[in-house]
Parts: sequence; structure tokens; C-alpha cells
Amino acid sequence: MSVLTVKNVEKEYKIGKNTFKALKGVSLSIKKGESIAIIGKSGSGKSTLMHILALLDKPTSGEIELLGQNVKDINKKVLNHLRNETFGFVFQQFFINPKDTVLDNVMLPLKINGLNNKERKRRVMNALKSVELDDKAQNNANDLSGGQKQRVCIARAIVNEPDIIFADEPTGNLDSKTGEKIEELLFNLNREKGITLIVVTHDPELANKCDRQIHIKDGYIVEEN
Ligand SMILES: Nc1ncnc2c1ncn2[C@@H]1O[C@H](COP(=O)(O)OP(=O)(O)OP(=O)(O)O)[C@@H](O)[C@H]1O
Repeated sequence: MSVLTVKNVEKEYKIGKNTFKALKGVSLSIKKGESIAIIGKSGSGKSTLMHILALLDKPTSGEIELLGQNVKDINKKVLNHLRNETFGFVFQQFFINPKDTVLDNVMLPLKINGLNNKERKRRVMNALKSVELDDKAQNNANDLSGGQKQRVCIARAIVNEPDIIFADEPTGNLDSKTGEKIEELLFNLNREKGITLIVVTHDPELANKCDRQIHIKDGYIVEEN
């Protein structure tokens, strides 16, 4: 079953009087439980595609289906709710808030969820346990190491038990040993919980660990393995 499908998606950016086509007709169907790497050179359109898949940005043209339903037919409020429940994000620009505690950072996606405090805390502690950071719950997020911060991001991405995790360069700023641990964590979630994993990466080793590699060049998919 396809969880997410894009058909003929184009994305244009306006720069003054000019337009720049970052995606030139991309079609892709993502199955439940698979792991996909989006690879390609800097500026090829990877992040643009990722943002469109994650429904954070709208394409200029083309269709997107989430769980078989065209997103154009879903009202905005329902769509926001659905995105919040279905997706988890490990993105550099959704960085953790350094002044808040680890617990508060991970709780963020649950704020909109209508759960009571006790249940929220239980879920946060479970998520922190799975990244082995439950002992740091009360720490300021700022006082953690780079790898620990990235694990906080993963805990926050899984706290609402999403169907899909989007990860943009999840190991980008980490040393190789910490990076491996983060990879292991993401692939365990994929294998054990059946969470679909969509990763943008420059790292060929990480890409090869995924079931499928989507190679983007100049706004096109040029190769699929
Ligand atoms: N908001 C924007 N306005 C104008 N142009 C943009 C905008 N966002 C991206 N672009 C352009 O679209 C193209 C694709 O950008 P994108 O960020 O998707 O590339 P990428 O493959 O993720 O690159 P990187 O690996 O360097 O992050 C680039 O040429 C970029 O300059």
C-alpha cells in the first residue's frame, strides 16, 4: 500500500522577475514500511522534494496523495492534524529549543494533541528511553552533546508514534561513531515498528542501507535503485 504518492510534481521559486524550476516533474510512490534515500548533488532539489512530500510546502503543479487521498481534497485544519499525527521530522531547521528541558522539547508535538499531562509525560519518557536519554529528561537541551541533541530530535520525531519519519541529513554534523548510532536507531524503528523512513543524505553508505535510492539531478529523478 502506498502511504505517499506524488505525481508529476513541479516546484518553481520566484526570484524577482524570474522563476527557477527546482523540480521539473517528479513522480514517486512510497510504500508503507519501506526506507528511501533521496540523494543527489547540492542544489539538485532534494530538500525541495522532501518538504513537498512532508506537506510543509506546496508544489506549483502536480498531485500529492496521502494514504490514497488527494491532499487538495483535505481541509487545512484536518491536514495539519493529520500531518502532526502521521509524520515525524528530524530536520536541522526544526532544531531543539536550547533553553527548554529535554522533556519539554520532546513533548512539543504532543501539545496540540489533547492528551492529559500524565499520558504526555509517559509517552515522552518512553521515547527518551528508546534513544537512551531518559536520565537526561530534566537537563537543559543546551547542555547535551551533538549526538545527544540529535537523539532528542529523534525522540521528538517518534513521540507521537508516526507512520513516516522524514530525516534531512540526520547524521550530517556528527562524528562517524555517533552517526552510526543514529542510523541504527532510525533503521531499528523502520524494521521493528514498520515506520516508513525517508532520508535526504549525501552519505552513500547511509543511502545504501535504505531499501531504495532515489537519485535527483537538476530537478528530475534520474535513477532509481
Ligand atoms: N526559497 C527558495 N527560493 C529560491 N530558490 C530556491 C529556494 N529554495 C531552494 N531554491 C533553489 O532550488 C534548488 C534546489 O534547492 P534544494 O534546497 O532543494 O537543494 P538540495 O538538493 O536539497 O541541496 P543541498 O544538498 O545543498 O541541501 C537550488 O538551486 C536552490 O537554490
